[in-house]
Amino acid sequence: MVSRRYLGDLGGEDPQSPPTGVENYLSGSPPAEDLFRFDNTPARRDRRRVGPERRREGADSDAAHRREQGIHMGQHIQIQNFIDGAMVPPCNGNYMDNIEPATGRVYGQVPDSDAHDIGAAVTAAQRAFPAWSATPVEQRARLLERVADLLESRLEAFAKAESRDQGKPVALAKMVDIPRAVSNFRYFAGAIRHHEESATHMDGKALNYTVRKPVGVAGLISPWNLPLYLLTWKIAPALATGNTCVAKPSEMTSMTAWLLAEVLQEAGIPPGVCNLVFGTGPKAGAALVGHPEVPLISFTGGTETARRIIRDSADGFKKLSLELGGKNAYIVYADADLDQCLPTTLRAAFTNQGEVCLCGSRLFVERPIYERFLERFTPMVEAMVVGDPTQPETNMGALISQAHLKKVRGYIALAREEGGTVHCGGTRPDLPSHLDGGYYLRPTIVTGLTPTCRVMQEEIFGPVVTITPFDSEEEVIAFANGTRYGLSATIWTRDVSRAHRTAHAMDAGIIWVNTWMLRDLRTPFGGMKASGVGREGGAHSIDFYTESQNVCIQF
Ligand SMILES: NC(=O)C1=CN([C@@H]2O[C@H](COP(=O)(O)OP(=O)(O)OC[C@H]3O[C@@H](n4cnc5c(N)ncnc54)[C@H](O)[C@@H]3O)[C@@H](O)[C@H]2O)C=CC1
Ligand SMILES: O=C(O)/C=C/C=C(\O)C(=O)O
Repeated sequence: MVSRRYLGDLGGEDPQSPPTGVENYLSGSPPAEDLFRFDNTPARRDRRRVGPERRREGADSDAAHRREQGIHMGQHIQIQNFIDGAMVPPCNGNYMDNIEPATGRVYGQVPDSDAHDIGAAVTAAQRAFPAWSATPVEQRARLLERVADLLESRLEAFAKAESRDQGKPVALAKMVDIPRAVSNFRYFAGAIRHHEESATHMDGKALNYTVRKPVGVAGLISPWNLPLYLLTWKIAPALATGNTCVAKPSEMTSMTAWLLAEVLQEAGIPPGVCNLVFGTGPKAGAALVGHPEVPLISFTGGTETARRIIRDSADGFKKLSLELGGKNAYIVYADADLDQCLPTTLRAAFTNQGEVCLCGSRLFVERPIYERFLERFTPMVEAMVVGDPTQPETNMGALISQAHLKKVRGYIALAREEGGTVHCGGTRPDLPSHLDGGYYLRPTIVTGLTPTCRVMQEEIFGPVVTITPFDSEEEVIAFANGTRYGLSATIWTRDVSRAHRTAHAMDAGIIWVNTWMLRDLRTPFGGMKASGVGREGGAHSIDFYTESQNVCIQF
């Protein structure tokens, strides 16, 4: 979804104008409260596709639609790898169960691929590289736009599949995950068309010009929290810049990646350009990281996994982009506009069951308004509807897995041991019997902890926030920066000078002031300290997915 406000500023309403990359569906427009009302308002996007194209697509994609229907009708789905333009079983013939978080039931199988499948995919990507990297930019951009169009035309099916696979509300997937995947392809199609490099003149003696070359076969490893959203955040720039790729989605959420394979085929992306290998991190993921013909790895996931990837890729001198965890400070000064702040805080804390690396997990509220903030925030949190992800009124669905639920509950128990109070939540909601096996937890607020305790230092990645009072700007800056993480921070104040001062003092890659998760795909995205290495987004992605080469010509 592209903000009309920004479209107006940057190029008007012309449906042919390039995408701006400004994303605001998590940011208060539609109004913040709407995200938790989830009224399934259809996406208000311009559609750039023409009639005959749509009809041909309809005829071509019957099989895909039957498959998508199967997912929603409860059929058992066996996912296959997508290598060299074809769906193929894993070489070893092994599959893992695919579990639906909402019910805890097995609803399909995912390949348990290994180094042989990765090897086959890398070979296919290498073979496809010369032709794809030589494909004119305009043609690559059009193909990516076609992927975006096809994806958008299947918004409903993809949203349902994402929800079933991940546990998030269908409404959220429909409003956020799938539209963002569409934007990822549209944005990088536009970005590569408009990218230019400058030349420098050396005082009449020489001219330097720089060219950017694709790196080769890109290895792309994505997590389970925003499956298609983050996978396509890597695939789109990798392909736009002329690389071919082998992607390894999280073994816990492979479904929409597999559906994307069909879209890539239909869009006409040539065989071998984008390969998808499904399997676990230690087996398929590690084989991709260690493959000598994969010079670049883009990874989003846990900080400990990233440490492993750094070690495993060291011998190959690979280009690495690592987008990792966060323990994000969310600062509310006493002069904050609470009417604006509170609904946004609800989203910042609990969107996607709190399973977003950018979620504000440590709330710091200035002491004069601390009690008032809690009084107003607590009933909003308690009113959240937790349960069946398919229901439109659901605000929070199921956590990703039994193991993750156990981990999150472990932190709630630890909070009590560390002297905290579970102010609200912390329990399973009462739900109908068909959801008995699902991984649910009520949104939880913990108070009374000291900022150095484990619960306030370690990433929980679930619907648990701490709220802590503070007495001065200096104190809250020290609290905010006092973790090993440095991904994002949010600041609420009406004092512009204080907003700038606090933002400048934050050791974090992304700062929001009086908003949260307002995303502009042109901006650098990534973390400091243990939250990551490198930046992606806009020119930063183009930089990462290419090697720059300078040519100096003496006159
Ligand atoms: N974006 C983020 O910040 C995310 C953070 N996390 C954090 O990490 C914790 C652990 O979650 P996990 O699912 O275990 O995340 P993870 O980091 O293990 O998984 C992310 C991706 O890395 C792959 N992977 C795992 N080990 C690998 C290896 N040795 N080599 C190559 N690829 C590998 C996985 O298969 C998956 O595709 C979470 O509880 C959460 O705290 C998890 C997912 C996303
Ligand atoms: O690029 C974005 O808008 C969001 C990225 C979120 C993550 O990387 C995450 O939650 O892991």
